[in-house]
Amino acid sequence: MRSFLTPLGPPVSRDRVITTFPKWYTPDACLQLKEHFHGQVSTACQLRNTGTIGLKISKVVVVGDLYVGKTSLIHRFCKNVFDRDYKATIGVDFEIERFEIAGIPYSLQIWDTAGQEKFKCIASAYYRGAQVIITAFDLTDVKTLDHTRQWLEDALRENEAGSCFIFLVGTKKDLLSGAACEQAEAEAVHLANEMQAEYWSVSAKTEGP
Ligand SMILES: Nc1nc2c(ncn2[C@@H]2O[C@H](COP(=O)(O)OP(=O)(O)OP(=O)(O)O)[C@@H](O)[C@H]2O)c(=O)[nH]1
Repeated sequence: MRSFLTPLGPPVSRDRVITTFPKWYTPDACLQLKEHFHGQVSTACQLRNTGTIGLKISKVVVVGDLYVGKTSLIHRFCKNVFDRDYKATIGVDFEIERFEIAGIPYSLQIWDTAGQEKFKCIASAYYRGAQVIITAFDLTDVKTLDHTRQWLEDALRENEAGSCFIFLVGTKKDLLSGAACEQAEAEAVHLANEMQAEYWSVSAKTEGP
């Protein structure tokens, strides 16, 4: 992952301080314990004095058809709010979400791109340098799933091969249940395997995945 240094801001909020990991993470998986982790940062973390060292930042771009719920997803994640009114994204927008992981300051720079065709050339100018690509589709609208192939291809074209983590995210899960939901998720999982993406079904309207 690429990173660059920026000054630290105010303390991160409590729910963004991650000190324990799910069981599949072992201490060995913590970057600051690895030899190639920058010596200055390791030392600063041991001293709990990261103020002058800076932050690790990863760029996330969220792409997908108009109206699938990209902005809603980001607003739920960053602000824990949901707005039922549709306001089209004009070009791009972004949020910074700050974390502390095992004592290391870390930020996600999340780029919300417009799904409308007329803004595509503006939005695509921001694909470059992404470490994470989230391709979103509406679980209730199968053609938006078909279009994720093209969105991903466009985003990958601007980035080095193999340099991005890829997620496929089905939105508006609250609007679907039973067999229809299972069918949509099965198709999505199939495509996610093809894309080598991790799949998630989510609702921005209800809290939690
Ligand atoms: N029921 C429900 N509605 C949702 C959900 N997510 C988004 N919506 C609604 O879907 C509409 C479109 O959501 P947006 O987040 O603006 O969609 P977008 O993909 O950012 O759209 P563009 O900016 O045009 O690309 C809005 O009216 C949202 O309220 C969800 O999880 N459940």
